[in-house]
Amino acid sequence: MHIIFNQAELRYGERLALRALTLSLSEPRIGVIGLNGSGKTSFARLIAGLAKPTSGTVTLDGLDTVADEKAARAKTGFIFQNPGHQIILPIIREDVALGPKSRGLPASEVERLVDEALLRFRISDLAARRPHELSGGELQLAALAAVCVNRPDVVIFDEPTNQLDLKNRARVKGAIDGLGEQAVVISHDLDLVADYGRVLVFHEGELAFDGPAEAAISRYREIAGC
Ligand SMILES: Nc1ncnc2c1ncn2[C@@H]1O[C@H](COP(=O)(O)OP(=O)(O)OP(=O)(O)O)[C@@H](O)[C@H]1O
Repeated sequence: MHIIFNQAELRYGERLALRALTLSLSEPRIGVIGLNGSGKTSFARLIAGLAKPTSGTVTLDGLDTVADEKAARAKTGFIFQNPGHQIILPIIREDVALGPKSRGLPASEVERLVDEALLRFRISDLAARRPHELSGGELQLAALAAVCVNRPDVVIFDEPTNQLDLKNRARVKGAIDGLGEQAVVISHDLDLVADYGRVLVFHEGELAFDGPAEAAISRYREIAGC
C-alpha cells in the first residue's frame, strides 16, 4: 500500500507531537524507532486514522484518512501496546468473529474465516479461552487474528514485543515476519526491525532519519547518546 504524508502535523492542544511531515511509504516492512515521547505512536495513529492531522493530509492508496475516513480505516489494522484492551468480547473466538459478523456475512462464512484466522496464527487451541487466560504473546496473536480477519492492507504494531519473554517474543516476531500484509512496526526492541529495508527514526516530533535499519539504529544510538 502507498502511504503518503503531505505536510501532516499533529498537535495535542498546545503540544506539538509531530512536526509537519512529508513522506511516502510503500515498502512491505517499515520500522519506527526513537526515544519515549518522540512521536512514534502519533505517527502510527495518523496512518490508522485514530488521530486526524491538525494540518496537512495523510492518504492511503489515495484515500484521505479524514475525507474518506471509513474506506481508509478499512485498509488498516492496529495492534495496540496492550492488546488485551482491544479484545472486547469475553471469548477469543467471539472476538475474532466480530469483524466478519459486522460485515453481515452468513454464519457459516464467519465461522470459516474465524477458523482460518486462528489457524493462520497457530492459536486454534486458544479459541475458547478468555483474554485473561492468555499470555502476553498469545494476546498479541489473538489481536492479530482479530485484525487480519478483516483483511487490512497494512497492520500497525505499537511495541509488539514489549514485556514478552524470549519464547513469546520469537513467536510474535515469527508472526510479523510471516505476514503477507504490509507492516509498520514501532519498537524499542531494535532486533525486531534490524533486517528492515526502511526504518524511520523520530526525535522530538521530527523525522531524524529515514533509511536502512543499520544506519537508522546508529542514528538512534547517537541521539540516545549510548
Ligand atoms: N493524548 C495526548 N495528549 C497530550 N499530549 C500527548 C497525547 N499523546 C501523546 N502526547 C504527547 O505527544 C508527544 C509524542 O507522543 P507519542 O506517544 O507519539 O510518543 P512515542 O514516541 O510513541 O513515545 P513512547 O515510546 O513513550 O510510546 C509526547 O510529548 C507526548 O507527551
